Amino acid sequence: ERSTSSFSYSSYHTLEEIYSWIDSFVTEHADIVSKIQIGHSFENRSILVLKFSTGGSQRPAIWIDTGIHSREWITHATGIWIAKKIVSKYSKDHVLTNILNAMDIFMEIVTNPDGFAFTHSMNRLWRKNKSTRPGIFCIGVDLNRNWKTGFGGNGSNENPCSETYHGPFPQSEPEVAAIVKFITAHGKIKALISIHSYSQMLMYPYGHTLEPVSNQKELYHLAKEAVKALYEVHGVEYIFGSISTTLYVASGITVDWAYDRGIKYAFSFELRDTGRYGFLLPATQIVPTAQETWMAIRTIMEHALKH
Ligand SMILES: O=C(O)[C@H](Cc1ccccc1)CC(O)(O)C[N+](=O)[O-]
Ligand SMILES: [Zn+2]
Repeated sequence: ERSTSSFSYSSYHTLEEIYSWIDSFVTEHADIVSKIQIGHSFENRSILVLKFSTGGSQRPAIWIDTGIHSREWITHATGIWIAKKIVSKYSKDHVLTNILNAMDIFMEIVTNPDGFAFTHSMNRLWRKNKSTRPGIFCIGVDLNRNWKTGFGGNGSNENPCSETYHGPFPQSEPEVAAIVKFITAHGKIKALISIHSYSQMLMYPYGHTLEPVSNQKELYHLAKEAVKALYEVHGVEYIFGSISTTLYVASGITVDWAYDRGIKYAFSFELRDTGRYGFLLPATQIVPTAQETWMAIRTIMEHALKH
């Protein structure tokens, strides 16, 4: 449909509804948003990225991805709400206006389209992608274990039937390879934010080792500031720190690869809640979750703009 006015930002949606919304959204806000296809999934679905830009060419940029784990529906819904927030607040919110006058924002809302379709059709709690290989009798690779940095290390699994199966080799999965290709070709991504649920955490590299990153103090203080901005919206408390020390050791993850590519502001969110509903977070919490998450993301983007 041409207009997004009939789209409910406080409901969960199917893959088709989200892709249709993307087309309407880009049509409606063509002055600031465009759609880029960065590749195809294993089952041949388009992999789409929204580009928010107010001009210039090859500006430094921010990367945000949601839905890399398909069951984490609150993350796609939060991405959609934030996309709408960006177009409605540009030239009104001075921090956002400063960000968009100097940088572009890239947002990949359905990072695992095959898995997402499967959570609607067959298995609501599916996590991985849907790739298959000859002689392997379990489906899917964990797209948050398929990246090059630390690939195959502790906190990932070589068993194809495992929920944290890392795949046969780094970037073996088209959904990961497409992002690697895009970010590498762009070359000026200053911050990367990869959004998961649930646990209410804001984390930064490394996941594959307990070693601190070189700018650990800066990331700690930025995470603290972002979590404070989040808390001030609805009083929700997040914990923060490096992935390996705050949650667990995990190898071959998005943010470790981004950090080692020179993206010094690489973060992963674990959105609401802390386990009462888990992945089945009620739709009534979509807007409150998105509102508070936006304030944390805005804090991180502002820091990237200034440093
Ligand atoms: O194990 C994962 O990939 C995330 C935790 C995480 C998130 C970012 C980087 C490294 C690990 C947990 C989750 O969001 O997938 C929830 N879960 O375990 O299903
Ligand atoms: Zn996840």
